[in-house]
Amino acid sequence: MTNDILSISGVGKRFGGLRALDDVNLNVRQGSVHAIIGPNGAGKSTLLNCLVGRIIPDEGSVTFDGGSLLGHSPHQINQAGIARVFQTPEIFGELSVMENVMIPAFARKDGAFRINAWARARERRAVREEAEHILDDLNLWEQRDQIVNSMSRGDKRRLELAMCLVQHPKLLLLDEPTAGMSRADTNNTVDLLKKIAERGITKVIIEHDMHVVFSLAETVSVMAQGTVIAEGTPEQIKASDKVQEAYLGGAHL
Ligand SMILES: Nc1ncnc2c1ncn2[C@@H]1O[C@H](COP(=O)(O)OP(=O)(O)OP(=O)(O)O)[C@@H](O)[C@H]1O
Repeated sequence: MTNDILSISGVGKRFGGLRALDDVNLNVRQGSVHAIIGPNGAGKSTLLNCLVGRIIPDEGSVTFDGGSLLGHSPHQINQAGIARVFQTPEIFGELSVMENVMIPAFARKDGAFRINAWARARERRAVREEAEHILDDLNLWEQRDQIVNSMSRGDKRRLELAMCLVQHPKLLLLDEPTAGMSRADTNNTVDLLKKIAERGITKVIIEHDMHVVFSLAETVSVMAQGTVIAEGTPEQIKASDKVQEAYLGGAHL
C-alpha cells in the first residue's frame, strides 16, 4: 500500500536456538496509531529494537518512508524521522526541563547553526519558541525551570515525550508509555497522547494496558511466539477467539 509509512516484511531474528521473531509482517499506515500487543516474550521489544537499529534482523526487510532501515545506525534512523520513547526515561537529570527539551531541538537543527551569527540568533529564538509551545502542550510549562532529578516519574515521562516531539518525528515509537503508572497518571497520559494526535504523527505503541490500547489505537497487531497472529480494529481484536487463546493465563482483554 502506498500510504504505509512503515513496512515490515518477513522479519526473523534468532537468539541462539530461540526464534524471537519468525516471519513478522506488519504495515503501519501514515498518520495512524498502531498498537502491538501480545503476551510476555512474544517478541514485541525485539521487533521495536529492529526498527531503531539496536537489533539487526537475520532476514526480511524493514522499509520506512520509502527507504530501507536495515544497515543504518540508531542515530541515522533517528535522523530519518523515527523517535522512540523508552521504557526508562533517557533524560539529563542535572538540567532543567527547558534545557532538556532544547537539546534535541538544537540537535535537529544542527546544520543551520553553522551559517552565520544572525541566522543562529533567529534559529535559537525559533527553537526556544517551539520548545515553549511543546512544554505548554504537555502541561510542563510551570515546571520549565525545575531540575529534572527532582521531578516525579510521571512528569519525567511527559518530559521525555516532549523531547521526542520537539524533533518533529515522522514516526513515534512508544514503548509501554504507561508502565508502572497509577491509574490516574495512566489516564492523564492517554489524554496527552490523544492531544498530540492532532499533530498527525504516526505512532506505534507497545502496551500491556488494554484500556490504553483500546482508547488510542486504530489498528492492533497481536504477536505471539515471535509472529503476528492477528490484526484488526480494537473491536475485531476484542472479539477474536485466537487472541483470547494467545492470552490465556496472561493479561485479559
Ligand atoms: N538479547 C537477547 N538474548 C537472548 N534472548 C533474548 C534477547 N532479547 C529477547 N530475548 C528473548 O526473545 C523472546 C522475545 O522477547 P521480547 O523481549 O522481544 O518479548 P516481549 O514481547 O517484548 O516481552 P515483554 O512483554 O515481556 O517485554 C523472549 O523469549 C526473550 O527471552
